[in-house]
Amino acid sequence: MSWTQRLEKVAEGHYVLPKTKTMKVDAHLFLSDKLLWGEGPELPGLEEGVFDQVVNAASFPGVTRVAVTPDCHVGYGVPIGTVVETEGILLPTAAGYDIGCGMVQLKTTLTVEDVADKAKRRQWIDEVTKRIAVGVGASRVQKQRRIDTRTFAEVVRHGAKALGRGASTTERDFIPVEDDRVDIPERAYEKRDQLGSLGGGNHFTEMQVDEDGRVWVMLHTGSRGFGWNIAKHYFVEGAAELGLGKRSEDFIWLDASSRLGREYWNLHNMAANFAVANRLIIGEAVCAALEEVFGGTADIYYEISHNLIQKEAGKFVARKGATRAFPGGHPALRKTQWEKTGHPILIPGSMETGSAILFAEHGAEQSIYSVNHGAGRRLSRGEARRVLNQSETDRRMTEAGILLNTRTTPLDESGPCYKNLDDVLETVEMAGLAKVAKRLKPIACIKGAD
Ligand SMILES: Nc1nc2c(ncn2[C@@H]2O[C@H](COP(=O)(O)OP(=O)(O)OP(=O)(O)O)[C@@H](O)[C@H]2O)c(=O)[nH]1
Ligand SMILES: [Mn+2]
Ligand SMILES: [Mn+2]
Repeated sequence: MSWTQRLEKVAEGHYVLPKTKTMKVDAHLFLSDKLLWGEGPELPGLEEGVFDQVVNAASFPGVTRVAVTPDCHVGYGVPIGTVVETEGILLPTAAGYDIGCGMVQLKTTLTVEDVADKAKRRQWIDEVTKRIAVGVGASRVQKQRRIDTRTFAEVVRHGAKALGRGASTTERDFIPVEDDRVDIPERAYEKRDQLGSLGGGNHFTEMQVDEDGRVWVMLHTGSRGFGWNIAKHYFVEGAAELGLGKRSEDFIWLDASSRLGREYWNLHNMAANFAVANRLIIGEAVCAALEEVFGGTADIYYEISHNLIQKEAGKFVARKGATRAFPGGHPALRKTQWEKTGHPILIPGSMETGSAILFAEHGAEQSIYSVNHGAGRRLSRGEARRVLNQSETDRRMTEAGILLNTRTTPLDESGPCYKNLDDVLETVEMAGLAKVAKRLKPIACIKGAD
């Protein structure tokens, strides 16, 4: 029997894959019929490979719940868009390589009229790229902020608050590193200069406008080579401990109370602190550029990661390409400004089609308080370069008034590479997980693509 035949629809937007012999629990998949079965050539339906990986996610020791969000697609080990709750077990594969990757949303004082001049938007792009490094291997240009080794150690061990801000700007200025004496693997430490750099791929800094004409800036980046090398170290060490061979990332689990487990947990949290600090430093550069070019300022509206393991209600919750979604009244939000409304959920769509801000509903409990982290990739990078037309794509971007830092539009990051955000958000609303509060249109995007 194929996977799709085993699926049971329990509600609109909610399917269950019942547990098999190897699975510890049923898996809950939040998908509309359209996303699951597909609709025409534009939307091919869920790849078969996702199901094998969902089974893998549910088969690790210590798993107590598994949820899959509507932007899911094949990753390694577990699908991107998976949430795994465990008891006493850490799953490096469910945090992935870019530990702490995530979003910052900056709310500016500017309106769409203030940024209407294309030449000025172009100048803003130049001012940002002068201040931060962009691209895969790039390290920070030490113009914006010099970070000495002592500050670096403080930041990763004791949180982004060590950057010297007054009041807390994010709920995670500090991600607890329980044992800060644990050694940082050499290869990770060598990448410390990447703090304050955007990175490659689909990491970006994007100027956006909402329905009311307010200007926002959305950033997406993670822990760069620092986090990557920490993840890699534990994939190798964990594989050796479990006696696994090549391609073993997919199957690694660590007992949280073992030596390796404790080390990984602390270093994972250091990588998460790096990622938060990285976003805050880039945020500063964005603000300085806004001030210089437009005479406006911005504040951090919200910061949230989508590749992270966090302790929630005594369990470990690993989100791999999934965003935490606590609704109003959730105990974790007590005494914060989001206590009544729930915290904002930042969902990038694409540099062409737009993004969204959501707030969770009480139904999010069913998805382990999580929703998707984007629209989700639809075309692989290679396929995108093969099937999409460069001049046609460039023409669409120019017509839409979206400026880029690159000479031509990176085809593998253009709108058609991603699923339609509307389809994904419709599923989230249909399943009662969250509601869309704002839609954002891009007007300038600095992309890490090399
Ligand atoms: N607004 C905006 N959104 C983007 C851009 N590039 C990508 N996105 C969205 O950001 C989401 C999250 O990106 P990642 O965290 O890198 O996703 P990922 O699933 O790990 O990586 P891929 O497999 O390459 O999609 C994607 O699913 C897209 O919907 C961009 O330039 N602007
Ligand atoms: Mn990333
Ligand atoms: Mn990401």
